[in-house]
Amino acid sequence: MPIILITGYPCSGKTTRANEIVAAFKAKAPDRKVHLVSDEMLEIDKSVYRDAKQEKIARANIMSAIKRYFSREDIVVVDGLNYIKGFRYQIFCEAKAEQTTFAVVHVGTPANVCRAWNEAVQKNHWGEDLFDALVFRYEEPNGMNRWDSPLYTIPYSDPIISPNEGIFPLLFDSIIHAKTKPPNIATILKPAVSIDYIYELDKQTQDVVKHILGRQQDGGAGQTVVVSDDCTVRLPIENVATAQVQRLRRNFVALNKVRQIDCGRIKGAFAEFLNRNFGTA
Ligand SMILES: Nc1ncnc2c1ncn2[C@@H]1O[C@H](COP(=O)(O)OP(=O)(O)OP(=O)(O)O)[C@@H](O)[C@H]1O
Repeated sequence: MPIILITGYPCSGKTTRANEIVAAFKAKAPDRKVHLVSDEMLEIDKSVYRDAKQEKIARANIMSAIKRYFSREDIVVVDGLNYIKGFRYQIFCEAKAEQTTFAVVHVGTPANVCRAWNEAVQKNHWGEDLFDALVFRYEEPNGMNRWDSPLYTIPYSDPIISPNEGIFPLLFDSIIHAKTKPPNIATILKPAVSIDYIYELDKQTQDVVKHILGRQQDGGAGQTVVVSDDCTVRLPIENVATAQVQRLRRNFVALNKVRQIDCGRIKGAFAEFLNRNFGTA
């Protein structure tokens, strides 16, 4: 019973990502059953997180629900805050005991974005005080810990999880191909990768893409786009399709999520990557 543990701040998009992961598994491995375990399904009210005793009971209910799906083949996606290290460790131990695979997916949405999304939720949102308390209590996963590994972080600005692109093929491999660790160390997120870094990676590469697309729109094919001192992109003679530029950006982000580069070098490294892919290096 491979287990995928989703974790993130309140209202960070965990359920949205959990549903995308379930859909991607169904698309890629239609013969496997995928079960979703969530607070909502177990009718765990948000108010339980105000009371340590009630919260403990809720965690026990989540654990029982996971165990209900024990089978060698079925995949269980555990959608919840899962913010306590000890609880993640407990679930990891269950996976170990069952000799099955395990992975943690961290929905890496910064707290201020979660807060804004929470304020926009009409029904069943987190009370402001509880939201702040949970963000404060949140124990961020650390891929160096066995129980948080392999760890995949999904930035909030990532597109819908697709079965064959970005992080999902790596997650799929570590879950389905019974690899307790992905084959290549470069595919595992380093623990030091923070939400801030991923945010920067995303923002700066988006900025470069914006410049490229803007220049192409102005008939700039074949020209050089100078985004900043160290970021010079040489465009091919033919316009590059927007989808292609975005695909390259996603590949670059996926690659550099796992091997952190200096934030001041992101644009330069992205330009080099694009020039190589455009054949204009
Ligand atoms: N990538 C996104 N971009 C914009 N809004 C989003 C995104 N992901 C989620 N949201 C919005 O944030 C709200 C919460 O989403 P979701 O239920 O997936 O989060 P959650 O982390 O599971 O929440 P909770 O902590 O309440 O269980 C929803 O209104 C959803 O539309």
